[in-house]
Amino acid sequence: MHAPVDAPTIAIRARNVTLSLGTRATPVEILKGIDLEIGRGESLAILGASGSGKSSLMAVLSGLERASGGEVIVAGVDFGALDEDALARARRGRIGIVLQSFHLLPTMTALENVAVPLELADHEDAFARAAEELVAVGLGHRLDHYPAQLSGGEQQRVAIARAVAPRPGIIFADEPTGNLDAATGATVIDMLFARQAASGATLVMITHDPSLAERCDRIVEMRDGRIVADRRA
Ligand SMILES: Nc1ncnc2c1ncn2[C@@H]1O[C@H](COP(=O)(O)OP(=O)(O)OP(=O)(O)O)[C@@H](O)[C@H]1O
Repeated sequence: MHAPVDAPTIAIRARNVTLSLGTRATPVEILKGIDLEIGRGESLAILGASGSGKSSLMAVLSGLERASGGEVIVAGVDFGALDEDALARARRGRIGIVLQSFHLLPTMTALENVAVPLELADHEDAFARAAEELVAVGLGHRLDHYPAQLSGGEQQRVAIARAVAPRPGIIFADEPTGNLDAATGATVIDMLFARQAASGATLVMITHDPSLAERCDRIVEMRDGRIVADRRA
């Protein structure tokens, strides 16, 4: 076990984080020294042009990708100090992720998509909790539908229920409305903010949409692998 090394008010701390991908002969510097502190319960939007490094930053902060340099501390745990197994354990239950393209399992119903990961994480009341989460995103009448029988907005609401169900302290969302029309996207985002507010989780959301970013507490803007602006919304 690693003792918490941060004040309990900080959810994520990144210090001089770099990410270098590509080959050894031709490395590509993707993140070029990111310093960022995100408070517990805060909602943060990451804005920036395509290729500026938003998804890469999210991958590093969520432990999907290892930083090449610097320090990433999430919920008091130093990700750089963990081996693969310990990192996977540290992420489980602490971090929920919502992606642009839903990523539901097609052979499972909405209920199973939310409940099965809970069961795998040994939650006793997995199906009851999954049903509650689906009701909370307005899908109580769609529990037994398969993803192909759901609209895009409904699928994303299932994905939100799945991300939130383990009660993670941090929710990452990468362009959560990117595949939805404006009206559907607005409903989905309302659900996401409502679930965040109900759980007190920290929300980190990548978006191209400035009006969506304004709904977060804080906006950081990336350009060419760096944070070039950081302000309250
Ligand atoms: N595995 C990789 N090897 C080399 N370069 C990569 C790799 N993955 C991403 N990149 C490059 O890193 C840069 C940042 O990519 P990233 O996906 O983080 O940007 P983004 O801001 O999220 O873009 P978008 O808004 O288009 O999703 C891009 O120039 C991309 O081409």
